[in-house]
Amino acid sequence: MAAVYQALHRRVSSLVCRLHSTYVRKMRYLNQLKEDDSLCRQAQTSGTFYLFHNLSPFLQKVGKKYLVPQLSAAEMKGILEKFQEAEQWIEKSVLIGCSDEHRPCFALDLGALDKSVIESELQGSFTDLRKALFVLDGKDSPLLALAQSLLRWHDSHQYCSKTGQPTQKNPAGSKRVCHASGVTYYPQMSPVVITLVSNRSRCLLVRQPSFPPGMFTALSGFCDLGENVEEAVRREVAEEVGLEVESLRYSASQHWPFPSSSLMIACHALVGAQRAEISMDTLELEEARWFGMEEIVEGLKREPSSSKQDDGSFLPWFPPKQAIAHQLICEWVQQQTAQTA
Ligand SMILES: NC(=O)C1=CN([C@@H]2O[C@H](COP(=O)(O)OP(=O)(O)OC[C@H]3O[C@@H](n4cnc5c(N)ncnc54)[C@H](OP(=O)(O)O)[C@@H]3O)[C@@H](O)[C@H]2O)C=CC1
Ligand SMILES: [Mg+2]
Repeated sequence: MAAVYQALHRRVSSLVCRLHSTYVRKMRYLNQLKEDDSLCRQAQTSGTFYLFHNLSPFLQKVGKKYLVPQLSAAEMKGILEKFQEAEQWIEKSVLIGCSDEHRPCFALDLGALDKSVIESELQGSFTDLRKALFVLDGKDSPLLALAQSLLRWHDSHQYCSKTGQPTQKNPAGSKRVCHASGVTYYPQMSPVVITLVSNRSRCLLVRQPSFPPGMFTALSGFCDLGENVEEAVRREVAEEVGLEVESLRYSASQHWPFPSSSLMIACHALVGAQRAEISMDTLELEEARWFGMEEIVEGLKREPSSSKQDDGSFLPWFPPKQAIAHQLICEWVQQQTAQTA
Protein backbone atom coordinates (compact mmCIF):
# COMPACT_ATOMS: atom_id res chain seq x y z
CA MET A 1 0.00 0.00 0.00
CA ALA A 2 2.83 2.38 1.00
CA ALA A 3 4.67 1.64 -2.28
CA VAL A 4 1.54 2.42 -4.30
CA TYR A 5 1.08 5.64 -2.35
CA GLN A 6 4.72 6.66 -2.91
CA ALA A 7 4.52 5.91 -6.65
CA LEU A 8 1.33 7.97 -6.86
CA HIS A 9 2.96 10.80 -4.93
CA ARG A 10 6.00 10.76 -7.27
CA ARG A 11 3.73 10.82 -10.32
CA VAL A 12 1.67 13.74 -8.96
CA SER A 13 4.88 15.64 -8.04
CA SER A 14 6.30 15.16 -11.51
CA LEU A 15 3.04 16.32 -13.11
CA VAL A 16 2.93 19.40 -10.85
CA CYS A 17 6.58 20.05 -11.67
CA ARG A 18 5.84 19.98 -15.41
CA LEU A 19 3.11 22.56 -14.84
CA HIS A 20 5.57 24.99 -13.25
CA SER A 21 7.07 27.83 -15.22
CA THR A 22 10.65 27.69 -16.53
CA TYR A 23 11.65 30.13 -13.80
CA VAL A 24 10.17 28.09 -10.95
CA ARG A 25 11.74 24.86 -12.25
CA LYS A 26 15.10 26.57 -12.58
CA MET A 27 15.00 27.98 -9.04
CA ARG A 28 13.97 24.59 -7.63
CA TYR A 29 16.81 22.88 -9.51
CA LEU A 30 19.38 25.37 -8.22
CA ASN A 31 18.14 24.84 -4.70
CA GLN A 32 18.41 21.06 -5.16
CA LEU A 33 22.03 21.47 -6.28
CA LYS A 34 22.79 23.39 -3.09
CA GLU A 35 21.13 20.76 -0.88
CA ASP A 36 22.15 17.53 -2.63
CA ASP A 37 25.95 17.11 -2.68
CA SER A 38 26.07 14.09 -5.00
CA LEU A 39 23.72 15.77 -7.51
CA CYS A 40 25.98 18.83 -7.46
CA ARG A 41 29.16 16.76 -7.98
CA GLN A 42 27.47 15.09 -10.94
CA ALA A 43 26.42 18.52 -12.26
CA GLN A 44 30.05 19.67 -12.22
CA THR A 45 30.80 17.13 -14.96
CA SER A 46 28.23 18.66 -17.34
CA GLY A 47 28.41 22.27 -16.22
CA THR A 48 30.19 25.33 -17.56
CA PHE A 49 32.89 27.31 -15.77
CA TYR A 50 33.77 30.99 -15.43
CA LEU A 51 37.45 31.39 -14.60
CA PHE A 52 39.02 33.83 -12.15
CA HIS A 53 42.61 34.49 -11.08
CA ASN A 54 42.96 36.10 -7.67
CA LEU A 55 39.38 37.33 -8.05
CA SER A 56 39.88 38.85 -11.52
CA PRO A 57 37.55 37.32 -14.15
CA PHE A 58 38.86 35.91 -17.43
CA LEU A 59 37.75 37.91 -20.51
CA GLN A 60 38.34 37.55 -24.23
CA LYS A 61 38.34 40.46 -26.65
CA VAL A 62 36.63 39.74 -29.97
CA GLY A 63 36.84 42.76 -32.26
CA LYS A 64 35.76 45.65 -30.06
CA LYS A 65 33.62 43.50 -27.78
CA TYR A 66 34.60 41.83 -24.52
CA LEU A 67 33.21 38.36 -23.85
CA VAL A 68 33.26 36.09 -20.82
CA PRO A 69 33.99 32.55 -22.05
CA GLN A 70 32.26 29.69 -20.27
CA LEU A 71 34.42 26.58 -20.39
CA SER A 72 33.06 23.04 -20.43
CA ALA A 73 34.23 20.49 -17.86
CA ALA A 74 36.31 18.80 -20.60
CA GLU A 75 38.04 22.09 -21.48
CA MET A 76 38.71 22.70 -17.78
CA LYS A 77 40.28 19.27 -17.51
CA GLY A 78 42.48 20.06 -20.51
CA ILE A 79 43.82 23.21 -18.86
CA LEU A 80 44.38 21.66 -15.47
CA GLU A 81 46.32 18.80 -17.07
CA LYS A 82 48.83 21.39 -18.29
CA PHE A 83 49.65 21.97 -14.64
CA GLN A 84 49.58 18.30 -13.72
CA GLU A 85 46.73 19.31 -11.46
CA ALA A 86 44.02 16.71 -11.20
CA GLU A 87 40.29 17.19 -10.98
CA GLN A 88 40.42 18.12 -7.29
CA TRP A 89 40.57 21.67 -8.61
CA ILE A 90 37.02 21.34 -9.91
CA GLU A 91 35.95 20.75 -6.32
CA LYS A 92 37.02 24.28 -5.46
CA SER A 93 34.38 25.68 -7.81
CA VAL A 94 31.22 27.39 -6.62
CA LEU A 95 27.75 27.24 -8.15
CA ILE A 96 26.58 30.61 -9.49
CA GLY A 97 23.53 29.78 -11.62
CA CYS A 98 22.12 27.66 -14.42
CA SER A 99 20.60 28.05 -17.88
CA ASP A 100 16.87 27.65 -18.56
CA GLU A 101 17.77 24.14 -19.78
CA HIS A 102 19.32 23.38 -16.36
CA ARG A 103 22.94 23.47 -17.45
CA PRO A 104 24.68 24.52 -14.24
CA CYS A 105 27.26 27.25 -14.19
CA PHE A 106 30.22 27.38 -11.79
CA ALA A 107 33.04 29.81 -11.00
CA LEU A 108 36.58 28.75 -10.18
CA ASP A 109 39.58 30.78 -9.01
CA LEU A 110 42.88 29.48 -10.39
CA GLY A 111 44.92 32.02 -8.42
CA ALA A 112 47.52 29.42 -7.40
CA LEU A 113 48.39 28.61 -11.04
CA ASP A 114 50.56 30.56 -13.48
CA LYS A 115 48.34 33.27 -14.93
CA SER A 116 50.27 33.78 -18.16
CA VAL A 117 50.04 30.08 -19.13
CA ILE A 118 46.24 30.14 -18.84
CA GLU A 119 46.00 33.49 -20.64
CA SER A 120 48.02 32.34 -23.63
CA GLU A 121 46.28 28.95 -23.74
CA LEU A 122 42.80 30.52 -23.78
CA GLN A 123 43.73 33.72 -25.63
CA GLY A 124 42.36 36.28 -23.25
CA SER A 125 43.24 38.00 -20.01
CA PHE A 126 42.27 38.13 -16.37
CA THR A 127 40.84 41.60 -15.89
CA ASP A 128 40.09 43.67 -12.80
CA LEU A 129 36.39 43.18 -12.00
CA ARG A 130 35.59 46.90 -11.81
CA LYS A 131 36.93 47.34 -15.35
CA ALA A 132 35.21 44.13 -16.54
CA LEU A 133 31.77 45.22 -15.29
CA PHE A 134 31.96 48.43 -17.26
CA VAL A 135 33.01 46.89 -20.58
CA LEU A 136 30.67 43.88 -20.61
CA ASP A 137 27.09 43.50 -21.77
CA GLY A 138 24.49 43.55 -19.03
CA LYS A 139 23.78 39.83 -18.80
CA ASP A 140 27.23 38.62 -17.70
CA SER A 141 27.90 41.40 -15.17
CA PRO A 142 25.59 40.23 -12.33
CA LEU A 143 26.94 36.66 -12.60
CA LEU A 144 30.55 37.84 -12.44
CA ALA A 145 29.77 40.10 -9.49
CA LEU A 146 28.09 37.23 -7.66
CA ALA A 147 30.93 34.85 -8.54
CA GLN A 148 33.62 37.18 -7.24
CA SER A 149 31.73 37.83 -4.00
CA LEU A 150 31.25 34.12 -3.39
CA LEU A 151 34.87 33.24 -4.24
CA ARG A 152 36.11 36.03 -1.97
CA TRP A 153 33.88 34.84 0.88
CA HIS A 154 35.26 31.28 0.61
CA ASP A 155 38.82 32.56 0.48
CA SER A 156 38.36 34.55 3.68
CA HIS A 157 36.36 31.93 5.63
CA GLN A 158 38.69 28.95 5.50
CA TYR A 159 38.88 28.66 9.28
CA CYS A 160 36.25 28.44 11.99
CA SER A 161 36.21 31.61 14.12
CA LYS A 162 35.31 29.51 17.18
CA THR A 163 37.82 26.62 16.99
CA GLY A 164 40.42 27.87 14.52
CA GLN A 165 40.04 24.54 12.64
CA PRO A 166 39.72 24.46 8.81
CA THR A 167 36.16 24.69 7.47
CA GLN A 168 34.93 22.57 4.53
CA LYS A 169 32.82 23.91 1.70
CA ASN A 170 29.87 21.94 0.31
CA PRO A 171 30.17 21.13 -3.44
CA ALA A 172 27.86 24.02 -4.43
CA GLY A 173 29.79 26.48 -2.27
CA SER A 174 26.60 27.70 -0.60
CA LYS A 175 28.05 27.12 2.90
CA ARG A 176 31.10 26.01 4.90
CA VAL A 177 31.07 23.72 7.92
CA CYS A 178 33.49 23.29 10.82
CA HIS A 179 33.27 19.62 11.71
CA ALA A 180 34.98 20.21 15.07
CA SER A 181 32.38 22.69 16.36
CA GLY A 182 29.47 21.79 14.08
CA VAL A 183 29.11 25.47 13.14
CA THR A 184 27.79 26.16 9.62
CA TYR A 185 28.86 29.42 7.95
CA TYR A 186 26.78 30.96 5.16
CA PRO A 187 27.98 33.64 2.69
CA GLN A 188 27.27 37.10 4.02
CA MET A 189 26.70 40.53 2.58
CA SER A 190 26.46 43.99 4.12
CA PRO A 191 23.34 46.10 3.61
CA VAL A 192 24.19 49.59 2.37
CA VAL A 193 21.72 52.44 1.87
CA ILE A 194 22.20 54.75 -1.08
CA THR A 195 20.05 57.86 -1.03
CA LEU A 196 19.34 60.58 -3.52
CA VAL A 197 18.49 63.57 -1.34
CA SER A 198 16.35 66.20 -3.00
CA ASN A 199 14.71 69.45 -1.93
CA ARG A 200 12.32 69.11 -4.88
CA SER A 201 14.00 71.49 -7.37
CA ARG A 202 17.59 70.30 -6.71
CA CYS A 203 19.29 67.06 -5.74
CA LEU A 204 22.36 66.51 -3.61
CA LEU A 205 25.43 64.64 -4.81
CA VAL A 206 28.75 64.04 -3.10
CA ARG A 207 32.39 63.18 -3.73
CA GLN A 208 34.76 61.10 -1.64
CA PRO A 209 38.51 61.84 -1.98
CA SER A 210 39.06 58.36 -3.51
CA PHE A 211 36.63 58.95 -6.43
CA PRO A 212 37.99 59.59 -9.93
CA PRO A 213 38.22 63.36 -10.63
CA GLY A 214 34.85 64.95 -11.45
CA MET A 215 32.70 62.01 -10.33
CA PHE A 216 29.78 62.78 -8.02
CA THR A 217 27.27 60.24 -6.73
CA ALA A 218 24.40 59.79 -4.26
CA LEU A 219 25.05 59.54 -0.50
CA SER A 220 25.79 56.04 0.73
CA GLY A 221 26.55 54.25 3.96
CA PHE A 222 26.62 50.84 5.63
CA CYS A 223 23.61 49.99 7.80
CA ASP A 224 24.39 49.70 11.49
CA LEU A 225 23.38 46.63 13.46
CA GLY A 226 19.82 46.97 14.79
CA GLU A 227 18.83 49.63 12.25
CA ASN A 228 16.08 49.38 9.67
CA VAL A 229 16.49 50.90 6.20
CA GLU A 230 14.59 54.09 7.09
CA GLU A 231 16.75 54.69 10.17
CA ALA A 232 19.95 54.04 8.20
CA VAL A 233 18.92 56.57 5.52
CA ARG A 234 18.04 59.24 8.11
CA ARG A 235 21.28 58.66 10.06
CA GLU A 236 23.58 58.66 7.01
CA VAL A 237 22.02 61.87 5.63
CA ALA A 238 22.32 63.53 9.06
CA GLU A 239 25.92 62.30 9.58
CA GLU A 240 27.31 63.08 6.15
CA VAL A 241 25.55 66.34 5.17
CA GLY A 242 23.80 67.52 8.36
CA LEU A 243 20.27 67.45 6.91
CA GLU A 244 17.06 65.99 8.29
CA VAL A 245 15.00 63.74 6.03
CA GLU A 246 11.29 64.59 5.86
CA SER A 247 10.13 61.62 3.83
CA LEU A 248 11.68 58.77 1.90
CA ARG A 249 10.70 56.34 -0.81
CA TYR A 250 12.31 52.98 -1.71
CA SER A 251 13.37 52.69 -5.36
CA ALA A 252 15.29 49.45 -6.02
CA SER A 253 18.22 47.34 -4.85
CA GLN A 254 21.41 45.93 -6.36
CA HIS A 255 24.09 43.47 -5.37
CA TRP A 256 27.41 45.33 -5.40
CA PRO A 257 30.65 43.34 -5.11
CA PHE A 258 32.79 46.29 -3.85
CA PRO A 259 34.49 46.43 -1.37
CA SER A 260 33.40 42.86 -0.61
CA SER A 261 29.70 42.09 -0.97
CA SER A 262 27.00 44.68 -0.37
CA LEU A 263 23.28 44.85 -0.94
CA MET A 264 22.71 48.42 -2.13
CA ILE A 265 19.24 49.60 -1.08
CA ALA A 266 18.38 52.68 -3.10
CA CYS A 267 15.96 55.37 -1.86
CA HIS A 268 14.83 58.89 -2.68
CA ALA A 269 14.69 61.25 0.30
CA LEU A 270 13.12 64.69 0.58
CA VAL A 271 14.45 67.41 2.86
CA GLY A 272 12.66 70.69 3.62
CA ALA A 273 13.47 73.52 1.20
CA GLN A 274 13.96 75.95 4.12
CA ARG A 275 16.49 73.77 5.92
CA ALA A 276 18.69 72.80 3.00
CA GLU A 277 22.03 74.14 4.19
CA ILE A 278 24.70 71.48 3.91
CA SER A 279 27.12 70.81 6.75
CA MET A 280 29.52 68.25 5.32
CA ASP A 281 31.38 65.48 7.19
CA THR A 282 34.90 66.33 6.04
CA LEU A 283 36.32 63.04 7.31
CA GLU A 284 34.42 61.07 4.67
CA LEU A 285 33.54 63.59 1.98
CA GLU A 286 35.54 65.96 -0.15
CA GLU A 287 32.56 67.80 -1.60
CA ALA A 288 28.77 67.80 -1.21
CA ARG A 289 26.52 70.17 -3.12
CA TRP A 290 23.14 70.76 -4.68
CA PHE A 291 22.67 70.21 -8.43
CA GLY A 292 19.89 71.76 -10.52
CA MET A 293 18.09 69.91 -13.31
CA GLU A 294 20.17 71.42 -16.13
CA GLU A 295 23.51 70.50 -14.53
CA ILE A 296 22.28 66.95 -13.91
CA VAL A 297 21.16 66.49 -17.52
CA GLU A 298 24.53 67.79 -18.76
CA GLY A 299 26.43 65.57 -16.30
CA LEU A 300 24.54 62.46 -17.42
CA LYS A 301 25.70 63.06 -21.00
CA ARG A 302 29.34 63.69 -20.04
CA GLU A 303 32.01 61.00 -20.41
CA PRO A 304 34.75 60.88 -17.73
CA SER A 305 37.34 61.51 -20.46
CA SER A 306 35.71 64.81 -21.50
CA SER A 307 35.37 66.11 -17.93
CA LYS A 308 38.81 67.79 -17.70
CA GLN A 309 38.91 71.51 -18.53
CA ASP A 310 41.83 73.64 -19.77
CA ASP A 311 42.42 75.12 -16.30
CA GLY A 312 42.86 71.59 -14.86
CA SER A 313 39.48 71.51 -13.09
CA PHE A 314 36.87 68.82 -13.78
CA LEU A 315 33.23 69.15 -14.82
CA PRO A 316 30.86 66.83 -12.95
CA TRP A 317 29.97 63.38 -14.31
CA PHE A 318 27.96 60.59 -12.71
CA PRO A 319 28.33 56.79 -12.26
CA PRO A 320 27.58 54.68 -15.36
CA LYS A 321 24.31 52.84 -15.88
CA GLN A 322 25.56 49.63 -14.21
CA ALA A 323 25.58 51.43 -10.83
CA ILE A 324 22.29 51.92 -9.03
CA ALA A 325 23.27 55.54 -8.32
CA HIS A 326 22.78 56.19 -12.05
CA GLN A 327 19.25 54.80 -11.89
CA LEU A 328 18.39 57.04 -8.90
CA ILE A 329 19.63 60.13 -10.74
CA CYS A 330 17.66 59.20 -13.91
CA GLU A 331 14.50 58.63 -11.85
CA TRP A 332 14.89 62.07 -10.28
CA VAL A 333 15.18 63.65 -13.75
CA GLN A 334 12.04 61.80 -14.93
CA GLN A 335 10.14 62.89 -11.84
CA GLN A 336 11.18 66.54 -12.29
CA THR A 337 10.26 66.42 -15.98
CA ALA A 338 6.83 64.93 -15.19
CA GLN A 339 6.19 67.58 -12.54
CA THR A 340 7.07 70.51 -14.78
CA ALA A 341 5.23 69.15 -17.86
N1 LIG B 1 26.46 50.89 -6.81
C1 LIG B 1 26.47 52.19 -6.59
O1 LIG B 1 25.83 52.96 -7.31
C2 LIG B 1 27.26 52.77 -5.42
C3 LIG B 1 27.87 51.92 -4.51
N2 LIG B 1 28.51 52.44 -3.40
C4 LIG B 1 29.12 51.48 -2.45
O2 LIG B 1 28.60 51.68 -1.15
C5 LIG B 1 29.58 51.35 -0.21
C6 LIG B 1 29.37 52.12 1.09
O3 LIG B 1 29.42 53.50 0.91
P1 LIG B 1 30.32 54.44 1.86
O4 LIG B 1 29.81 55.81 1.65
O5 LIG B 1 31.77 54.19 1.61
O6 LIG B 1 29.95 53.87 3.32
P2 LIG B 1 29.98 54.64 4.74
O7 LIG B 1 29.46 56.03 4.60
O8 LIG B 1 29.32 53.75 5.74
O9 LIG B 1 31.53 54.80 5.07
C7 LIG B 1 32.48 53.79 4.83
C8 LIG B 1 33.20 53.47 6.10
O10 LIG B 1 32.34 52.85 7.01
C9 LIG B 1 33.02 51.85 7.76
N3 LIG B 1 32.22 50.61 7.70
C10 LIG B 1 31.15 50.36 8.52
N4 LIG B 1 30.62 49.17 8.24
C11 LIG B 1 31.32 48.62 7.24
C12 LIG B 1 31.23 47.39 6.51
N5 LIG B 1 30.30 46.47 6.78
N6 LIG B 1 32.11 47.17 5.50
C13 LIG B 1 33.05 48.10 5.21
N7 LIG B 1 33.19 49.28 5.86
C14 LIG B 1 32.34 49.55 6.87
C15 LIG B 1 34.44 51.80 7.19
O11 LIG B 1 35.24 52.63 7.99
P3 LIG B 1 36.67 52.16 8.53
O12 LIG B 1 37.44 51.69 7.34
O13 LIG B 1 37.21 53.43 9.16
O14 LIG B 1 36.41 51.08 9.52
C16 LIG B 1 34.29 52.45 5.83
O15 LIG B 1 35.44 53.10 5.37
C17 LIG B 1 30.91 51.66 -0.89
O16 LIG B 1 31.81 50.66 -0.57
C18 LIG B 1 30.61 51.70 -2.38
O17 LIG B 1 31.28 50.69 -3.08
C19 LIG B 1 28.54 53.78 -3.15
C20 LIG B 1 27.96 54.65 -4.04
C21 LIG B 1 27.34 54.23 -5.27
MG1 LIG C 1 29.19 57.30 2.97
